[in-house]
Amino acid sequence: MSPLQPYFQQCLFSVSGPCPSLYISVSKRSFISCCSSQSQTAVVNGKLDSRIAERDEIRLGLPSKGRMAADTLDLLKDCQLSVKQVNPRQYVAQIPQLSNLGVWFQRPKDIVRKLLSGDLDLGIVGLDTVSEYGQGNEDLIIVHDALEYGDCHLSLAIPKYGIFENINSLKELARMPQWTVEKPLRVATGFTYLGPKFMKENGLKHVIFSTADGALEAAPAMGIADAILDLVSSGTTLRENNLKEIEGGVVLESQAVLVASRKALIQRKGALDTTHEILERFEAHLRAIGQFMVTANMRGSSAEEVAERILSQPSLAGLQGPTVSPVFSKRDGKAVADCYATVICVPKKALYKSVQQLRAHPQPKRRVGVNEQGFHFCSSRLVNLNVVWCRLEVVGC
Ligand SMILES: Nc1ncnc2c1ncn2[C@@H]1O[C@H](COP(=O)(O)OP(=O)(O)OP(=O)(O)O)[C@@H](O)[C@H]1O
Ligand SMILES: O=P(O)(O)OC[C@H]1O[C@H](OP(=O)(O)OP(=O)(O)O)[C@H](O)[C@@H]1O
Ligand SMILES: [Mg+2]
Repeated sequence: MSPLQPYFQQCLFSVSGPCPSLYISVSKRSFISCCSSQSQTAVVNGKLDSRIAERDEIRLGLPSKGRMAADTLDLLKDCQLSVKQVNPRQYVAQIPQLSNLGVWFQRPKDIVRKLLSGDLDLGIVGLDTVSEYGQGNEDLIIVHDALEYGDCHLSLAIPKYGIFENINSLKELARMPQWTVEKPLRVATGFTYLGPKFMKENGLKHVIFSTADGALEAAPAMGIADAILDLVSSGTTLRENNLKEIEGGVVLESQAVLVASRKALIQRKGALDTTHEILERFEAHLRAIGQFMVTANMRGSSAEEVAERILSQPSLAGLQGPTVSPVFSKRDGKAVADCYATVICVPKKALYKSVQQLRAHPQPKRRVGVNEQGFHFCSSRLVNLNVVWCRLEVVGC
């Protein structure tokens, strides 16, 4: 029996009558079959049965090119997961820190398709791509839904001019008398799954979609479409083509996500642990972005007294910490703690204010014999698991 046989049976079963030259699309598996009474040919994207492919390697799919590619490598690098790619045209690579993982560079939509077919176990792509090509398949699990790059939204846009001049919402668009069975609203999009689904969910009945690979914003001016459904980030392309977004017209907010095959996580040895490790590194890095550690050497009679002074400051009290540890110096031949290193964690936007507040902090009366010391500040951006210190400013010390 040919390995394709189960699929042919499934396809033939699902249509009635003879099929002299028949195309059947099983969309979730991106499977196209063409058969005739004389010959059988098939184009199959991925595996042919539901068992998980036998291999020791866990496979991570990364965008091979396009706007997600460089940012994805940057994120991994920031998480100390450096992808060793010999040259940009080589589609397989390794991450030395994850010995059982192989990296495969693929186009974003193919990453999703290959997750579904079992040829990849993990992938990083935009949520829009997962939603469009995953089509709600329950095998896809979003492991991390906000990797904080690739931000954009999928949105319906219409011309600013002509019959649309006073149309500013999806409801108004739906109510326009122009759209009938004979003359539906024509929408150009690359999102042929999400587009019709969105229109149906929003009660727009008379809609027809056309598709193209790019430069969709030209379609209304060319007379090919009335509206477009495409990704928007800066909004420049819409503006430059005299198009506008409308209220209620956003289909999806998107950014880069880490997505996994549920089957692989459950069945493939080591997949769950590796995913966990990647996830933890991402989390550590993303949480640390924008967080600064501020160290101030402060005078005080004890660590508790210094901590109480810091915590008594309302705007510092909400911050994490402080960690207070004694700083020793030699006095009369003895090691004496005469100031305390105080560490607090502050969000980037509060950094300047926090440093100002620490500087303005009332100092206890200096004791005789104590060195003349003021504050000593450092600030560090918490870069993932490693803390890289950089000195912000030094006052005194
Ligand atoms: N302004 C934008 N336009 C398109 N994609 C964007 C934008 N901003 C962020 N993105 C993200 O980048 C992804 C597109 O990347 P890229 O262009 O490499 O994809 P692609 O699948 O190779 O596209 P194509 O097949 O059209 O060449 C989108 O899926 C989306 O998640
Ligand atoms: O809101 P903006 O920042 O202007 O970005 C949106 C545009 O970017 C993408 O196109 P892309 O640059 O990939 O070109 P294409 O349409 O030819 O694929 C997208 O399809 C929009 O056209
Ligand atoms: Mg475009």
